[in-house]
Amino acid sequence: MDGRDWGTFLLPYEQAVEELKVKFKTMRAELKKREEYAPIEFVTGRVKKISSILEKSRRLNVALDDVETGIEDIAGIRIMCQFVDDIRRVAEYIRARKDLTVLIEKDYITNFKESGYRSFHMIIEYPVQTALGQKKVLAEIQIRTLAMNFWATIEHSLSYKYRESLPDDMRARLKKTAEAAFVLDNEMSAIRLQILEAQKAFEDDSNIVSRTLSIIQQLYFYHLVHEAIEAQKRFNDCWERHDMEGLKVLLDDVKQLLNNARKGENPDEQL
Ligand SMILES: Nc1nc2c(ncn2[C@@H]2O[C@H](COP(=O)(O)OP(=O)(O)OP(=O)(O)O)[C@@H](O)[C@H]2O)c(=O)[nH]1
Ligand SMILES: Nc1ncnc2c1ncn2[C@@H]1O[C@H](COP(=O)(O)OP(=O)(O)OP(=O)(O)O)[C@@H](O)[C@H]1O
Repeated sequence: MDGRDWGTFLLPYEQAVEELKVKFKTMRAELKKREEYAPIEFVTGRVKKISSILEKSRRLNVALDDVETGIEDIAGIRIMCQFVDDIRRVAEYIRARKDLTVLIEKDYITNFKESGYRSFHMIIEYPVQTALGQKKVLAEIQIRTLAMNFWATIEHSLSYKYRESLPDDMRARLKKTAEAAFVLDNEMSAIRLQILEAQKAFEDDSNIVSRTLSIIQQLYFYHLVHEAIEAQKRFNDCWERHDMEGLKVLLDDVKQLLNNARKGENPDEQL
């Protein structure tokens, strides 16, 4: 092993992972606001452990001086999606970005691996601004569905435990579970519209609840104490009866009350 200072060597990779995680989480939040649906469910990232870099460099026959170019996943990001179609959309968004360059794409969804592994990979070049200037690092972005992730996580643990000696029957059973995950993804895609509608209805309902409660609070600031107490009673009543239609009417009523209270004070602040 060489005498390199691994802590310093890994610094730009750590920075790249932190920045990319923030960027993809922000992309999720932005798309959710703009389009009400984000193709990204959640994002994780990690810097490869030194032991894993050493093991991979030996396996791939990469000299330690060449790990920066010879090992593409020292910085790794993983983006989880609900549906297979979302993966293509996320890949499109990544290709369009100006803050990174996509070098290689590996489509293990169309061409899944012998193990049963499915995911879409992108190897990117990402410029990190360090105290010593700009440094471009390679990073791997794995994009997969929740089902693909579930399978790969379990399979990774088993492969790590058994290494080359994973018993044949276990290997065969894992392949079968990969097929089950594939069927699950297809089934979910088939009822995608219904799932999205249900998720939207849930979000709409929770927005109505939070907006109503927030406006009731604001009524107190305008000394509409009696109205606020009445509205709270109506809220409790609707909530007990799971009456979303009643809550929508209540929201309109409290908005009206607040608008009236604000009238004259600041006409721009009408709800
Ligand atoms: N769980 C699981 N993960 C896999 C499998 N194949 C690839 N991966 C993941 O995908 C990454 C990149 O795989 P490849 O595209 O094959 O890259 P590679 O550098 O040519 O080969 P690896 O030695 O597998 O890293 C791996 O580091 C794993 O995180 C698999 O069969 N099972
Ligand atoms: N791109 C990635 N983004 C987020 N997590 C990852 C990524 N790649 C691997 N991981 C996770 O990091 C942990 C350590 O994996 P490690 O880097 O040692 O192996 P690997 O990438 O799966 O395989 P290999 O050594 O063959 O590249 C595992 O939990 C793995 O699932």
